[in-house]
Amino acid sequence: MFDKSTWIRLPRNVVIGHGVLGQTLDAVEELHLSGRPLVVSSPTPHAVAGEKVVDQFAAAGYDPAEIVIEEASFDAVQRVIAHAEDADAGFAIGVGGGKAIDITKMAADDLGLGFVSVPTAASHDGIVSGRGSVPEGDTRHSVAAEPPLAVVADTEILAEAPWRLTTAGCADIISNYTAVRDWELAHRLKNVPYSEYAGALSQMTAEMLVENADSIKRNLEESSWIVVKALVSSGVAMSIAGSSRPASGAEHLFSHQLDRIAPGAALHGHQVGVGAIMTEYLHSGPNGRWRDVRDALGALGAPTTAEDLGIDRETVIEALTTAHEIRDRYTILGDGMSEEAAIEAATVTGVV
Ligand SMILES: NC(=O)C1=CN([C@@H]2O[C@H](COP(=O)(O)OP(=O)(O)OC[C@H]3O[C@@H](n4cnc5c(N)ncnc54)[C@H](OP(=O)(O)O)[C@@H]3O)[C@@H](O)[C@H]2O)C=CC1
Ligand SMILES: O=C(CO)COP(=O)(O)O
Ligand SMILES: [Zn+2]
Repeated sequence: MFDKSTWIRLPRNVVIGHGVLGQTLDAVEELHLSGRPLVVSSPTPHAVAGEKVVDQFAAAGYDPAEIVIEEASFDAVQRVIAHAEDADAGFAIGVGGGKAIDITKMAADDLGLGFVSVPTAASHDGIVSGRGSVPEGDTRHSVAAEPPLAVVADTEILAEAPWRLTTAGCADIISNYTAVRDWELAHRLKNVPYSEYAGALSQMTAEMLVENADSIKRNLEESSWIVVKALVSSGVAMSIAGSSRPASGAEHLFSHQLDRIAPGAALHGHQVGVGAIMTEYLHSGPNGRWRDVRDALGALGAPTTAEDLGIDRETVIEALTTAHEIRDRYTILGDGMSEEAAIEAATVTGVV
């Protein structure tokens, strides 16, 4: 008997373009959500876009509630849940970078509320995904969460955000190359379920971004357009897979470990990019494609070395040798790298 089944949850409205923040109300009203909106953001996104979203809903007679969170943590999720309950919110709108969007989607999931994603930076591919990523103690959880019913990505806002946030988004996408390699490896070695569609979409997204690298330039709004479309596509790949596997392999384990041992050193996307140079080296050897990964990152202005990330050699080696411990996800790191091998990989690739 054929007994396979899958349930792919995708957004219904994806609105991308210049000035579309002003259409947030329309994008939401199309969804037939009811009740009071809760607008969740972090400090800068609140000033850049959150207040405008609140004003838009207030002008339409909605009486929006709002909350500003400072960090990505389970405590922040609980604060948003409590605030939503007190305010008797009917749906949640996450306005910000990865932090605000992840927290909102997890709180909305817990409360069974509809969730709308309004990115203020093209810095990460959680814009569309049905995953939330939160550190806790020595580990990091990638949990299934409410995917957005609608995404409103205003390229004018994204283009005005600091350029480093856009290069972080590019690097998060480029890391899909190694993430898919790790996923295929885990499938072959550990029988981890693999989706051809999700793998192909994730890889193609990275290829298209690299092919369009010449059009990705500072002060050019078209750059935000190209990058945010790739981020949406990568998020869709995660939704098809039902896990972050198409976009998160050993390079992400390296970055998550850096978040623990060198908190706040660099942006998520920049860390996974540098991680991808080294894990590509581990996959394909000294004459493999790690130079292509490095050159693609370099051409886009993303970090390619530990110095660019603002971390020292010892931190890189510690993160590499302990990254496999962060979660139960089989990758090219296997059951851990020796210190000698980590030094070799980081040195040959010029990361240290
Ligand atoms: N769920 C998923 O599938 C994924 C989740 N992630 C998660 O997302 C997070 C990384 O996302 P990232 O966006 O880098 O992190 P943040 O949300 O922390 O944003 C990075 C910085 O950019 C600032 N910022 C955001 N928008 C603007 C703007 N328009 N102008 C000026 N500054 C702005 C933020 O300000 P402020 O400090 O005021 O907030 C913050 O300082 C990580 O926690 C990562 O794990 C990443 C990829 C996928
Ligand atoms: O960052 C992500 C994909 O780019 C999410 O992956 P994680 O599941 O590793 O948090
Ligand atoms: Zn990522």
